[in-house]
Amino acid sequence: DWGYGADNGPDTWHEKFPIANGPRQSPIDIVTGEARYDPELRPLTLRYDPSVSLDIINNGHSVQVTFSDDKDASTLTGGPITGTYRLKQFHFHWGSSDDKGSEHTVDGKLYPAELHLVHWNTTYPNFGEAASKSDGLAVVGVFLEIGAANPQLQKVIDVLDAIKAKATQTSFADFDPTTLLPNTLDYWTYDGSLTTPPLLESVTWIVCKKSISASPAQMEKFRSLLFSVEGEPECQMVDNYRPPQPLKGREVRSSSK
Ligand SMILES: NS(=O)(=O)c1ccc(O)c(NC(=O)NCCCCO)c1
Ligand SMILES: [Zn+2]
Repeated sequence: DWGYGADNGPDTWHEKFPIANGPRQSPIDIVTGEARYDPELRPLTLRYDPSVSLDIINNGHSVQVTFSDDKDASTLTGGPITGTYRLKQFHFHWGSSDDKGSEHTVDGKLYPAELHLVHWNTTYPNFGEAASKSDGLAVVGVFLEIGAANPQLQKVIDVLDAIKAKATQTSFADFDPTTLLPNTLDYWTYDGSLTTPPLLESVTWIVCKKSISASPAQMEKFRSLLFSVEGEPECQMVDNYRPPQPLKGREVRSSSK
């Protein structure tokens, strides 16, 4: 199965998922000087209802908080998208040290981690159907920077001991992902893909310009998770990020000057 190791990592994914070399792959390096300010881009509207947060899972690739998405309870509207997209899950990517870990980079700068809030277009019946459409998904990316401990992030970190190994999960109710967003929602946007197999080219990426903080100790807690299942030799869950992919002529737009 695919992963982030030498034998199953990003450089091998094209063998089973040839779209890995497609025209709109993610992540990318965001060259800020080449992003075009588009005055027609609207502000992001994120309306999240904490009562629909369900559980938190170690799926062997990341730690993921899932939401009940059978109603328009937690939605993304505005920004570069038309219509209403429903929040399905959020997860993180991080490094083995603070000098790497994000998937998107900004003028070549890597951040220690990146949060992805995954939404699907409600013109389609469900996430799976939406994931195969060119306008099916919208993912909001937020960079984590090393700084003060983040009390909201701590709520996620406090349960990581319960989901140390792959394929473990625990309930995670009443969590409001709004608390993980930066206080200003200026963003860059471009057409891209899932950053893990099946690498489907169905994502409108919305990458926030402002980051949120995480302390060194909080980052170490993410690094205590495992790619491996209980009872197997322990394999630390670190460096679960795909490096930037070729832009192939795509435009990156900016919501602010
Ligand atoms: N990183 S991303 O672009 O925001 C992203 C958003 C939503 C996704 O569904 C995936 N990929 C995915 O689910 N792959 C199937 C097996 C994973 C283990 O469950 C990646
Ligand atoms: Zn992701």
